[in-house]
Amino acid sequence: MGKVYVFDHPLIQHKLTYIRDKNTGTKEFRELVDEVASLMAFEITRDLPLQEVQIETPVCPATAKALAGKKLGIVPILRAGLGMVDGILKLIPAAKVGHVGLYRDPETLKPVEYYVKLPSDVEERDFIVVDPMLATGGSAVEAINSIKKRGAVSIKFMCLIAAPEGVEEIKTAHPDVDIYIAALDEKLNEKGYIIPGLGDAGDRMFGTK
Ligand SMILES: O=P(O)(O)OC[C@H]1O[C@H](OP(=O)(O)OP(=O)(O)O)[C@H](O)[C@@H]1O
Ligand SMILES: O=c1cc[nH]c(=O)[nH]1
Ligand SMILES: [Mg+2]
Repeated sequence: MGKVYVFDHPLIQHKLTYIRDKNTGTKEFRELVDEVASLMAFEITRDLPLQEVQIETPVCPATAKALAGKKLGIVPILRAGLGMVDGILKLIPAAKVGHVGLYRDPETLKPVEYYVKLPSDVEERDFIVVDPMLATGGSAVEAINSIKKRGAVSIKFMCLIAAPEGVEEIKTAHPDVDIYIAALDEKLNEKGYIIPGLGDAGDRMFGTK
């Protein structure tokens, strides 16, 4: 069964409070999402393998540690997931970036796929699928289906805010996928919005409301 990690780091929680606040404008919202994505990437990459390398410091030869060159892929779910990509790339610049375009139909709340583009060596990469919001879980489950169908075998899912319903949906559909969350909220409302949540992440990020 996939594990669920909820990050309780004070910096993440502090920044998330300002992301949630309805008085936070588009520019600041984007900057804060970028910063939280970096902080989460720091935690999520904790298990990256290291190897020993030989270097010379100004004082003497030394054996030191370097990343063992694992192939990583970041897959934002468009649109809102895009806001998390740069923050992750700041820490792992060699990662490749795929895209899955999905929107949630406002009536049925079911995901509608409109775009998929992944790195060519899908089978060899460890993927992190990113989206600020995990609500009903329909979009995340569909995005993971989509990249598995194209050959991905190692997948993590990372979001800022999750509803318990969405977490259960991923655990049921994709028990092999670990889930990384900045905050686990209370519930969904009748329109499928996370309570207390932050509203519509895509609209707040791109100023489309
Ligand atoms: O868990 P779910 O119930 O599927 O809802 C979550 C999805 O809804 C939002 O996207 P939205 O459909 O608003 O698209 P956007 O990013 O283009 O705004 C959000 O960014 C997730 O992708
Ligand atoms: O609360 C929610 C639920 C789905 N999508 C969002 O952007 N926000
Ligand atoms: Mg949206």
